[in-house]
Amino acid sequence: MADSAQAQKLVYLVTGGCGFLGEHVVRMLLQQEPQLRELRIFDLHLGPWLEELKTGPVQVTAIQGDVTQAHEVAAAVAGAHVVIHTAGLVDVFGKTSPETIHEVNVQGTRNVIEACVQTGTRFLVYTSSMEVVGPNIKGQPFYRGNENTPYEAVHRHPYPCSKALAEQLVLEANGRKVLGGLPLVTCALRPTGIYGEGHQIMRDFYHQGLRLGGRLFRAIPASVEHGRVYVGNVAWMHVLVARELEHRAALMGGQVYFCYDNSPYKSYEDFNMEFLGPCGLRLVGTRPLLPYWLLVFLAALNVLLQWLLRPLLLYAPLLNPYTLAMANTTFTVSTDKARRHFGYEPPFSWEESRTRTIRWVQAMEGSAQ
Ligand SMILES: NC(=O)c1ccc[n+]([C@@H]2O[C@H](COP(=O)([O-])OP(=O)(O)OC[C@H]3O[C@@H](n4cnc5c(N)ncnc54)[C@H](O)[C@@H]3O)[C@@H](O)[C@H]2O)c1
Ligand SMILES: CC(C)CCC[C@@H](C)[C@H]1CC[C@H]2[C@@H]3[C@H](O)C=C4C[C@@H](O)CC[C@]4(C)[C@H]3CC[C@]12C
Repeated sequence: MADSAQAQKLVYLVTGGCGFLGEHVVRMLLQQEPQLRELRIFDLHLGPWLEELKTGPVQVTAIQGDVTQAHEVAAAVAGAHVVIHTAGLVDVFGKTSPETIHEVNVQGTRNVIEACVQTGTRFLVYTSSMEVVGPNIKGQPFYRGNENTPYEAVHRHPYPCSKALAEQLVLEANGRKVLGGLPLVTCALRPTGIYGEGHQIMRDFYHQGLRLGGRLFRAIPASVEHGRVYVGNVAWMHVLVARELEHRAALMGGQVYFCYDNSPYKSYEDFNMEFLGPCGLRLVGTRPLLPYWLLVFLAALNVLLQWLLRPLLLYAPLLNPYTLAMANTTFTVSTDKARRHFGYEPPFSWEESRTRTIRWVQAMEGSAQ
């Protein structure tokens, strides 16, 4: 982002820095951003692992805060050169209300933008999602598409709706004058389904498999391809974008980029088996064991049960109409826009991403015993 005269001069803020992706971004920044002087980590829940980071050469400042609280965000942003906004409520299982999802993902993002404008921060990188595009409510496939592929992006679920609105706010904010009169430069990264160390849904599938005696039962046809990307590569793309935004503001400002790497195109379940298989789980069936109409029925039943049980407990199974539609719709990206615009190459090969993820699942197994 700056020449060597500016070594160790920069202050970065990572919102959601204690989440699955956020932790990888934080660790990647500390390893790969030599110009970093201070790294602020802003999250609703701070992780104990932050303590170990505080002994290094970069000043690590942990800030417990809520993105929905404008004053807390403004205080954290003041004096930062770059904001990487990963904080968000990722909920497609009905754990939180649509209002809360909107409040965190949309109003939270608005607060981050306004804080940049008011305090003079010029560079904002937003973690969007492939779901801003699709799969859409019609279940139309998006096959190896890129950022310009036409697709009817129509959503009803609160999570993709909130990500789409927030992304729009970020892109529209590009060029706004911040305190001091210089323009804000923003861009949005759209990861597909992220996997890797710390991935909660992978953990859930693993434990479900253990409960079922080491088996998982195929629910989705193997022919449905689902886009996946390794968390380390997503983190690196964030670090690179943050670094390059100043030099390439005219090219990158207001742009969206899918996050991609060389992970293979596979169905959601077959992809998971790349990691769960070597950890002793087996996917039963070459075809879905239950007919699709029955899955649709069970998904609808889960919605009803969730509603009935809500006064007593939170029932939020993996299967619901939305997750079924997502898993059952081909959505894969094939693009080189990030390489062309800012020289992105995924630092982790598929083999390394796979090995790292398997080691993480195996360690989980060890800790469970
Ligand atoms: N996981 C994926 O497959 C995926 C794919 C595409 C995009 N994304 C996006 O990446 C970002 C990170 O997702 P993740 O998978 O790491 O989720 P995560 O839940 O692990 O991390 C989100 C972090 O945000 C924090 N947070 C939530 N509400 C907050 C609030 N009100 N104030 C401050 N912090 C708050 C959480 O505490 C958490 O640490 C999200 O914006 C998500 O939409 C995720
Ligand atoms: C038939 C069921 C048992 C299978 C359920 C799988 C389901 C839980 C999976 C399938 C696809 C997954 C989503 C996809 O990888 C992309 C994203 C985008 C991201 O922004 C948030 C996570 C999310 C929604 C994944 C959630 C889990 C899904 C729906």
